[in-house]
Amino acid sequence: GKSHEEREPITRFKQYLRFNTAHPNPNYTAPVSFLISQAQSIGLQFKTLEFVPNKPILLLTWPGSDPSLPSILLNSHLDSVPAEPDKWSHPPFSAFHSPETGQIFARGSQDDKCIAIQYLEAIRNLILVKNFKPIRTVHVSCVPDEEIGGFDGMAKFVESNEFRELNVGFVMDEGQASTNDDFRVFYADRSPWHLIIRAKGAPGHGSRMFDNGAMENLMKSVEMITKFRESQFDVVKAGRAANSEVISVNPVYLKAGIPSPTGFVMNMQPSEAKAGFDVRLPPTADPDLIRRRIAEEWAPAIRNMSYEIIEKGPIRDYKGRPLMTLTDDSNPWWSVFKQAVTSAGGKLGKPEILASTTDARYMRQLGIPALGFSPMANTPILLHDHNEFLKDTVFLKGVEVYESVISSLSSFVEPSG
Ligand SMILES: CSCC[C@H](NC(C)=O)C(=O)O
Ligand SMILES: [Zn+2]
Ligand SMILES: [Zn+2]
Repeated sequence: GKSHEEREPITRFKQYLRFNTAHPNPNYTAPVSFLISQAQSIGLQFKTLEFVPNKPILLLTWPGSDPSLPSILLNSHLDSVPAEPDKWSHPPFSAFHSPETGQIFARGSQDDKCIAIQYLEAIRNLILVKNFKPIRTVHVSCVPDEEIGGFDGMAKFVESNEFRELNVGFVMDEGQASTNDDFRVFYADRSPWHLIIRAKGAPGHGSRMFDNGAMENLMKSVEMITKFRESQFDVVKAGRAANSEVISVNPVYLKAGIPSPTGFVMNMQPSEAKAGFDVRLPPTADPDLIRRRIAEEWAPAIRNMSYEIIEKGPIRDYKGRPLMTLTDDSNPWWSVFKQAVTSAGGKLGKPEILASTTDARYMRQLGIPALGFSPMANTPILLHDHNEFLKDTVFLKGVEVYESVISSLSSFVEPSG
């Protein structure tokens, strides 16, 4: 009977979760076709853009009554990180739905296929049930490759004429689950750097004692970097800053030694050694200060060291300002967003900086305000983890929240004067 049938939004969410969009070979074709069929059933306009072959960007459009006003963009990414099926209790692309708990297990259920379908379900209800007419145009973008930095996805999109023509005034992008009643909201990402430091030094017999060996030089630097890392982490441990508000410098590889068939030659001190670090700068950090520290302390030429900093994305917007969206009354979009969440019965926690990155940084780079938000309250944070799941009731509540958010944002007209 009817009472045993699941809600259609849940069916569509599960259908979307079943596309294997995991790296390194994400299937983009099938989910894009699926989303287009969804858009058609609601009556949205659609087009795909391909700036890099086989990396489509899907753009859906719901025209507003005043197309001269800046539009709203609701973004999500199509791709997922890989999953190790052996370590999951259900296959990661099966979207197993527990009848007892309502949990829907799938890679992407939190990160971030939930929001793509929630945007569409909210728009569906606004159009088909509430007969709502937006004043501002609402766009929905589904982009490839966010999980590998977005370089062939959102980074290309924001540079295009097609993007400029959208005249985007405000962006919603992904956030993260909250373990309590409050929804989390993110106003900035940290900017990632890859830092590689190299040491050279005199080689010699493994038994000799001498100064300025490559290993000694590298290890001195590693010690200094470790001290800096601890000083930042101490601030976090003392409760004076969140993890994402300090500079993190984490060692990710060490490479040295003379290879031999059985491992490494043990009686040779190598003439070269290097180490790689994942560095993350919060928007308030001064990149020039940390550059100077690297040049003078972490990899000084006087200790036979050199370094390479690879900036993996922007750190300032086109006017040289830190990449962050204001979350106070000076930003009218913030007030409208906050009010809309409240009127849907939701509560926002204190706005946060995200420890990692999302594609929102590329839109903030253009000076467009962007908030990271995935309405998942009372949910364990399982992005990139085994057994990622979202509860059906949490998903459906999120649809309601977006109905409120999308209707408020799209009917917001700045007071003239
Ligand atoms: C180095 S470019 C950024 C890529 C990646 N994004 C995510 C979502 O994990 C990161 O934050 O490391
Ligand atoms: Zn994500
Ligand atoms: Zn992710």
